[in-house]
Parts: sequence; structure tokens; C-alpha cells
Amino acid sequence: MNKIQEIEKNINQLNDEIKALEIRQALKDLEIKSLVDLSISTANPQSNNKKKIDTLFSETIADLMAQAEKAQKIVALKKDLISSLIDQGTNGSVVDYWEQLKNSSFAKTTSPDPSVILNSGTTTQDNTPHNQTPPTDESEEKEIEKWEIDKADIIFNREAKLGSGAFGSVFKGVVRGKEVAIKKLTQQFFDESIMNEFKKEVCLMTKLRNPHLLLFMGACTTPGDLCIVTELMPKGSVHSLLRVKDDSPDFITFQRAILIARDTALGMNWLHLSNPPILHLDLKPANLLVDNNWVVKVADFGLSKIKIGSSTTGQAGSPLYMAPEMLLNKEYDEKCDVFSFGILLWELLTKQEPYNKAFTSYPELSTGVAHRGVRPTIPDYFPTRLKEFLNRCWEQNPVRRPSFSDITKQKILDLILIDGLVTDHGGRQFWAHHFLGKEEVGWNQFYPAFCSSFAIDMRVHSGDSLTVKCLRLLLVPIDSESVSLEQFGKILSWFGPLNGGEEFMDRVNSICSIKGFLGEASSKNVAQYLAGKKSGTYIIRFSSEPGCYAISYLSKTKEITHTKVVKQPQGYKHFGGNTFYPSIDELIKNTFKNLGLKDPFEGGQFHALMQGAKNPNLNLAGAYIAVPLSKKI
Ligand SMILES: Nc1ncnc2c1ncn2[C@@H]1O[C@H](COP(=O)(O)OP(=O)(O)OP(=O)(O)O)[C@@H](O)[C@H]1O
Repeated sequence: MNKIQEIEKNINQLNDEIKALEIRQALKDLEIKSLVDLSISTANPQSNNKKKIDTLFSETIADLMAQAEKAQKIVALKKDLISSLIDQGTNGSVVDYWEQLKNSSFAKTTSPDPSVILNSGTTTQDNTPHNQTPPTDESEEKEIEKWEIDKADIIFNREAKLGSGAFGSVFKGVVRGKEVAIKKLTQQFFDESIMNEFKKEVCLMTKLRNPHLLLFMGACTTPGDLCIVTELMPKGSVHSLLRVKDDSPDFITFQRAILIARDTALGMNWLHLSNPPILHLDLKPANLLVDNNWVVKVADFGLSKIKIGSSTTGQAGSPLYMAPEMLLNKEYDEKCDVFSFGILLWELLTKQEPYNKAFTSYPELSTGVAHRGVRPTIPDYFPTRLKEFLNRCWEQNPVRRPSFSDITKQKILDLILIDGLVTDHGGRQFWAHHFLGKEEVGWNQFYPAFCSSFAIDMRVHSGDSLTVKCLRLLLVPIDSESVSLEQFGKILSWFGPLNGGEEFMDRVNSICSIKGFLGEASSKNVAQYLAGKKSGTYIIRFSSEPGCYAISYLSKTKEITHTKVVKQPQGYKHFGGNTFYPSIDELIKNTFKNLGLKDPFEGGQFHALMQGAKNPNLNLAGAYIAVPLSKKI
């Protein structure tokens, strides 16, 4: 039997013993309960049952202590196990452990004999005397007292478990009337050194106040009831959100991914600029939590080190996100968090596991990342600025990585967001110049800036002009007053390029005037509009693919048919066809018969606008279909 198998056997044996103790304890609990019930129901509560209950209580306490002792032994064994795993190459059983290890958090000391502590071992601290956590000093004790929450004030909702991690399980709960998240530690009885570690973590959390750092609300430091209370983040962790299906409203789109990264950078910048600087050392999707408004907060400072001096050593974190200097157990500084940030951003955008399972053991990962410079593969379609940024974040040399202060001050992520959402060059420059850092702006702010940038005469194109009304309908959802960057990018893909302003406005006017043009409408909308109409009735709309249009019509057999129209610099053509037409209008006129198109669908906002302009007294109530762009049926 090799060393790993032997350790594993011992861990399993201890776990079995703990389970047996738990069963014995549960039986004792039942016995105590029935004795108490009996005492209450009989006339003489002071009967000799009291003696029996006392004995049962002392046996229970002894069992609890035995359990704690066994749990501590498991911690030590797991530490040993990880040391062996880290130093060993691949073999059958190690691959399974690697699957667990790569997603865990652990801390490794600088000792030449690598002693490593696994996250589920409930501590990040080596127990050897040279590495004992110094006791909390008087000021720290005072600080902890201020945040102490009486155990009577903590109401757990045991049915609502939010997750579990290195130290314990997190539950929903209520404290002093407020819904909160409560992290209950798995192990409740620790030796002094580990208790100090816990108190130090509490102390660190009390000092961190920023909208992008998880709000610490208090802790209970009484052994048996050890727990940390934080604000509740209803959407949970980015790790779980990365696994939702792409048709879910919680799917992490490109925009969301960049905004998550932007919030993370803001939180991290706060940590790094604290005095003394705080390193996170375990930045990964599981440690980013999301509230109902998609505000992201960095959590879990269990492994944070307050940086004294210029750099520090000792491994920490989850191997997949670790910087080369940390994998090699060399000195590291704030820039190791920037490396993890790069890997995290790549994961947010690709939804894939870093390195796509290219490594099957810690030594392989470490050699690959630290010696051979292996990094996740950047997809070709990523905007150039994003590719460059990722490469800078995971530079081999930490000095060449940007700091979080550079990232936030230079608004790099905001620029990347614009690059990803707006393909039109003029449109990108315009938004970056006027609205960098904003995802949406009011129409009254947008339109004057748009006119001045693209030499559009606002006297000609005033709010009363038909073209401006069309443009506003295209850009501003019915239930809003704002233009979003995302919608701006989409509209430019259909109406761009945005080089000359007047030319662009002419294009808006001519497309919106086409009979049967509905703008943004889903195929479900189309089915509703065409229901009961004559065959040959057609609708022209934006395709779900940016830059393309769709013609939807009722065929001779009254079936709804869709054909795609592709917009290219040479003009418009049917998907798969070869002939380009200068406008959609021309394309329709020339292919009308072939497709069997007869009458344009009359309805929709653009039709209503055009008809209203021609005849101001016309009653359009029946013809007008107001569909918010963002709210497709
Ligand atoms: N404040 C909170 N609000 C909502 N969910 C939370 C909160 N805190 C933690 N969770 C959930 O509980 C899970 C476990 O959190 P915990 O901090 O214990 O471990 P972790 O960070 O996931 O793992 P590890 O500690 O091993 O790195 C999180 O991934 C998250 O899904």
C-alpha cells in the first residue's frame, strides 16, 4: 500500500469512528429527551432520573471531545496527504484527488519540506511551533468584542443552506431581525493557535469597508457556536452562476462578465491600497458573491495576509488560479492576485475551466504554468484590447502585470466593454469619448453629444423630426428614457457605419420608412402579428444576429417562413445569394415575386409614426403595436 492509500485509509477509519460517535450521541439525546419528558409528566420531577440524566450529559461531553480530537487528527492527515500529492506525479488514484485539489483552497508554508493544509481541514495554519499564529493582542480583542454577536441573537435557517467551503457551511438566517448569511464553522473546538487564526480573520474583516467587499456584520467567538455573520448575497457565487444555462435570465453575458470583473477589480484595489496592503491570495469565482442588482463583492478573506514589507512567501489559494511565483513557492506580492484575476476573467468569458483539464496533477500544473509559461487559450474572436489585457495580467514576470490601481484608473475594463458591444469604429470612439464608464445614458444627454460628434444639424434634426423620432424609438425602450451601450452597439450593426452623421440619419429614415418594417421583433411576436393574415403578408425585422435582417412571411400554405438578409459593405443580399442591392427596399422589390411576397404587414411603431406624420388627424389606435425593445413577447 503506498503512502497516499494508507493516509486515505486512516482518514476513512477516523471518519467512520466519528460517525459511530455521532450515532451514539443521537441515541443519548433521545434517551435524555424521554427522561426529561417523563420527569415533566410525573408528579415528582426530582426523581432519580436526575442522576441518570447527569451521567448521560457527561458521557455526551466526553463523546464530543473525542469527536473533536478525531477531527483534529483528520486535519493533520489531510495536511500530510496534500504534501504527498503536491510532490507526486500522476498515477491512477492521484488523478481523482487532483480533481478535488484543483478546486480547493489551501495554504502552504515556506518550509523546505512542503507542509500543506487542505481547505477542508478547517484551518489555513500549520500547527508546527515555528508557524504558530501569535495570540491576538489587547486592541484586537477589543475590536472583536465590538463585533461579538450573542448566540441567542442568531437564528439559523437550517433548511436554507447556501453552500459550504473550507471552514464550514453557510446558511441563511436572521440576526436582530435582519436576513443574513451565517458561516457556521464545521469544527467548533480548536486549540489556541487556531482560535487565534479565527479571531484574526474576524479582526481583518472588521477593517474592510467597501461596496465591493462582502460586508462583515459580526461574529460569535464562543466555542461551540463559532460563526461569522455577513450580508446575504441572494444570487450566490459567480462559481454557481457560471454554470447556469444560456437561456436563463442569470446567464453571464459578455457585458455581465466584464462588469463582474470591474467590480472585482474595485474591491481588490481597495484591499491592495489598504494600509498595510491586504493580499487576497484566493481570488476565484467561488469567492465572488452577487446581490440582486448584480453588484459583485469579493468574499472570503480567510487566506488574506496583511502584507508587511515588500513581498511575502508561502503558497495559498486554489492551484488553477495560482501565479507562477506562488506555484514555485517563491516570494510574491499584490501581483499574484492580478494573475488570478486574469485567469478568472478568462473563465468568466469562456465559461470553461482554466487550462481545460490539460493538467492532471499539481507538479504538471506547476511545471506547465511556472516553467513552460502555459496559459489558457484566448479565443480568436476576443477584441484585441481584451487579448492584450489578459496577456498582461498573466505575465510571467509580476512586475509587468498591471496593478488593480492601473486597471481601475485607466478604465481598461470599460474600454473592453465598449470594444465587445460596439463593432462600429466611429460608435466606439464616440461612446469612449463621451460616456466612458457608463452602461447607459439619458436620451437628453446622448442626442446632443451624438449630433455634435457626427456633424448632425440639431435644428434640422430636432426632436420633432420624423427621423429623430425613429432613431429614438430604435435606441430608447418604451419603458425607459435611456440609451444603453448594448442597444447603441446593436443599432449601429444594423444602421452603421457611423462615419457621416447625415448619411446615417438618411439610412435610419429610409429603413424605418419601408412598409412592413417592425424593427426588433422575435419570431414569437411575428407569429402573433401574422396570425389570421392573408398568405404573402410579410414583415421585415432585425434578425437575432446583429447586422442581419429577417423577412418573415406567410407562404402560400399559410406557414410562417423566415429568410435572412445579410448586410455587408457592398450592400444587402439574401443569405446564401450573390446579388447585392443598395438598400433593403431594392432587395424586396427585386425578389418580391420569387418569395411570393404580396402585402407588407401594417402595424408597429414605425408604421404608426409614418402614417401619423402623413395625416396628423388619423386615428391609429388599432394599428399601433408598442413593443418595448427589451421586452419581447
Ligand atoms: N454572504 C453570502 N451570501 C450568499 N451565499 C453565500 C454567502 N457566503 C457564502 N455563500 C455561499 O456559500 C458557499 C461557501 O462559502 P465559503 O466562503 O464557506 O466557501 P468557498 O469560498 O466557496 O470555498 P473555500 O473556502 O474552500 O475557498 C459560497 O461559494 C457561496 O455559494
